[in-house]
Amino acid sequence: MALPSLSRHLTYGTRRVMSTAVSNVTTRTTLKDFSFIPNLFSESEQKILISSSLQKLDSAERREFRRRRKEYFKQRSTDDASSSHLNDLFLPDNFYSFEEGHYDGVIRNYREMHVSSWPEEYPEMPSLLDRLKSVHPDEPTQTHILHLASDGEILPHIDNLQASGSWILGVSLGSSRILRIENVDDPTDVHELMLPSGSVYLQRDSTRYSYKHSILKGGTDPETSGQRLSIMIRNLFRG
Ligand SMILES: O=C(O)CCC(=O)C(=O)O
Ligand SMILES: [Fe+2]
Repeated sequence: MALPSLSRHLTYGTRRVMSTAVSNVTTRTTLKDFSFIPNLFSESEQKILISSSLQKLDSAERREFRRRRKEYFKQRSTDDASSSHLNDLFLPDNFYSFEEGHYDGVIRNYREMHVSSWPEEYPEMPSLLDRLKSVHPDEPTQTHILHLASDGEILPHIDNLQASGSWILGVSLGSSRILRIENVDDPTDVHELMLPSGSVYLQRDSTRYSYKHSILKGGTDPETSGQRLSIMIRNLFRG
């Protein structure tokens, strides 16, 4: 697998506009306690992950939104995941009830939920998720899905220390976004990584506790301007 050998360490002084642009961000990083696999899932596998995550989120929404989506699919007459482009699995933003702000103000324009079971319509899900076990330590986990609107973003933060354990795994799906990781004690120690659909990252120990992470707003090009889903898996807090 050929990977660009660039590695960027940006300083605050040279910080660019905070949004995702494909051309100038690496897909590789030298960050310690951090792993990145740019293509763990094939396109057909990504479609299954997206469809089943959307179904999960959709089922928790108000009937009004479910009815609107049904009408849309009828008109489009194609809700067949296997024949559509990845991004066609997402409806336009106004068909989802995205929330504007998180209680702690970190996430903008998103839907999210905790997941303990997946829809039976996608029997492949358990084996796809099993693949993640080769990336993270073998420990009990909790899973959560997060759907960002086209203009959604996640501001710099450290995940709540008591809500989960020492590592955080993220599967990125849909539109590409930049993950930005910045050392809380050294503003020159900043890493930016493009997260394409089907990629997986793991932040653990020093990166989980001593760096803030954020997901930048999308750009204007087709690769980065759409909606993004992430499946987040964390180990449990052990006190
Ligand atoms: O979507 C992501 O990759 C990161 C999500 C995140 O930072 C969070 O849920 O705390
Ligand atoms: Fe986070």
